[in-house]
Amino acid sequence: MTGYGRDDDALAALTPALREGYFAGQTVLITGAGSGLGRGLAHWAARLGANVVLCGRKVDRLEDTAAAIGRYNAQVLVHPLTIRDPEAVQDLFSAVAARFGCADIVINNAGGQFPSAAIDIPPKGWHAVIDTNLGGTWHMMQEAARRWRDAGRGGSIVNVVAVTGRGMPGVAHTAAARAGVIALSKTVAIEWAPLGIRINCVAPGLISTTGMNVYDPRAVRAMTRTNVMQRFGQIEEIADTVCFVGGNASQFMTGEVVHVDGGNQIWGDQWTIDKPDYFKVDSIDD
Ligand SMILES: CCC/C=C/C(=O)SCCNC(=O)CCNC(=O)[C@H](O)C(C)(C)COP(=O)([O-])OP(=O)([O-])OC[C@H]1O[C@@H](n2cnc3c(N)ncnc32)[C@H](O)[C@@H]1OP(=O)([O-])[O-]
Ligand SMILES: NC(=O)C1=CN([C@@H]2O[C@H](COP(=O)(O)OP(=O)(O)OC[C@H]3O[C@@H](n4cnc5c(N)ncnc54)[C@H](OP(=O)(O)O)[C@@H]3O)[C@@H](O)[C@H]2O)C=CC1
Repeated sequence: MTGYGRDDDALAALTPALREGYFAGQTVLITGAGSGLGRGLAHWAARLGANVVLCGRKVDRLEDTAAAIGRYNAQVLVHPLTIRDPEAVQDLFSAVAARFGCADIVINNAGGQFPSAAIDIPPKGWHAVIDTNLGGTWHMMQEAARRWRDAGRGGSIVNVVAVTGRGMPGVAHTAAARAGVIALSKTVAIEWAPLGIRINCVAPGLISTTGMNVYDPRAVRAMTRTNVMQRFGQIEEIADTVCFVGGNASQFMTGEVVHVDGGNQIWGDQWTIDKPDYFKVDSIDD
């Protein structure tokens, strides 16, 4: 554990921007809920009145999140799975149906990558990142939509992606996967509109979470200088946006990508590995 991110007491001391009871009577499913943004989202959903479904691979971390949000008296279901397994995803939605009925809001937050020059990414690593971020998110989206269709009702999906518009040097696999999720979300926002299903994406810039531990500390320090606000974003800044976009406050919004990135999509480069000399301004000859 480093200084990145917020612990449960720090999250509990903050106040969501949305009104109390915003999610009352609704079930919010969050993947990657054992850590980082997902854990922050679990706090936010519980505080806003939702029944909360916590998913991820490591059950101990999910149980820990469940214990932490116990302070808000929410109804909580812990369900470990890998989103890469479509049958496990079907079982998840069956477990949710048995406990709460249909989920109302599905937040696809689980994901990740490792920093590597694109030219060096091994095939297994490429597949791991694509299968998790694109394939896993798709399994979740499709199963949610099928359940809503079969129940004759709509729902809302929020996909947590990344700022892909100007490329992501050092994480080409995730850039490809997240751009895929964005294109997929826009496509099914059209196809599934008749079913009453909304799909939106939230693209975080660099956010202080324990997920930052996979990056070289020098690269992480440099990351704080890659947006016009010259700082990391914080978990609560993403949680407020995801809850806004997932819930009824945004009911006329679909197929949207909301960037919460301190302006990184318009300014600042975002190397997750050492920036080659070629790109360093001070390497330009007079
Ligand atoms: C970018 C800026 C914005 C975003 C910030 C964030 O998202 S922050 C927060 C985001 N949070 C995170 O990013 C969470 C941390 N990331 C992860 O957990 C993984 O990157 C993951 C997403 C691939 C996990 O999928 P998994 O459990 O299925 O994977 P696995 O462990 O079984 O590995 C499969 C294969 O991948 C390869 N490979 C893996 N690591 C490295 C490496 N360091 N080096 C080189 N290669 C690596 C290797 O080929 C390995 O196979 P091997 O050689 O072992 O047989
Ligand atoms: N922090 C940042 O700056 C940014 C983050 N993001 C994205 O936001 C999301 C959350 O990131 P953050 O909280 O920072 O990082 P974390 O690493 O803390 O969170 C990733 C979560 O995904 C879960 N997960 C990974 N693989 C799977 C899988 N196959 N099935 C189910 N769950 C899985 C992990 O849990 P477990 O290991 O238990 O399965 C973990 O809880 C990620 O998708 C990340 O890439 C995007 C842009 C910037």
